[in-house]
Amino acid sequence: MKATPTAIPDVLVIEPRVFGDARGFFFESFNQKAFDEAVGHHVDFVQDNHSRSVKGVLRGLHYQIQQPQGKLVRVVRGAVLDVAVDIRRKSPTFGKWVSQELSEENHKQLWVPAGFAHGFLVLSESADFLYKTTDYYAPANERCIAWNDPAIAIGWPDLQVDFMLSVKDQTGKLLADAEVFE
Ligand SMILES: Cc1cn([C@H]2C[C@H](O)[C@@H](COP(=O)(O)OP(=O)(O)O[C@H]3O[C@H](C)C(=O)[C@H](O)[C@H]3O)O2)c(=O)[nH]c1=O
Repeated sequence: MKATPTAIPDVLVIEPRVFGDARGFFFESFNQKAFDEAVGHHVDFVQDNHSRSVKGVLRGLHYQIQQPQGKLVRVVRGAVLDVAVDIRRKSPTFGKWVSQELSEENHKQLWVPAGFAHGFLVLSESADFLYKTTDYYAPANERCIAWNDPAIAIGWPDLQVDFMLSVKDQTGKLLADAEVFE
């Protein structure tokens, strides 16, 4: 497994070692020891999630202000552009974003620690998105930042289709008005 820091160093791109043969492939999608070594400390995950979305679906930008969740995300069918936004007020990269294409082809994963807003846009006709979280779902603590906040200016690609967002995601707050991590 290879871990590569992104432009926001706490956000890591994780690339598993893939063993291919005439039957297909095998790779360890998660190894606690290797992951802890990559992150530099032990990380416990308590929940696995799986969502399926059609092309043009944008889910995000989400975080839990209490019980913040670290997320280890990957795509097993299709492709998404995954985005993490640093919303730790004291961070030198506060308000900055990083993105990574995750796909069934590249097997890449993104480690998004607590302290970030997270979202993704589906690039393929459909995408199955799987992720582990370090704390449990707590809807009362869920917050949403506007995917199109000009102050963040995420470079979402033009898919030539309208983006499809939940009502919640259509009404995300601007970062300037949002609760962030102190
Ligand atoms: C997140 C979550 C949702 N749900 C239920 C609540 C709703 O009835 C239904 C759909 O929830 P929602 O529309 O919030 O799902 P997403 O838009 O995929 O939310 C996720 O989107 C972005 C990508 C994130 O980073 C978060 O993990 C999460 O907020 O699943 C649960 O029962 N448990 C959960 O952990």
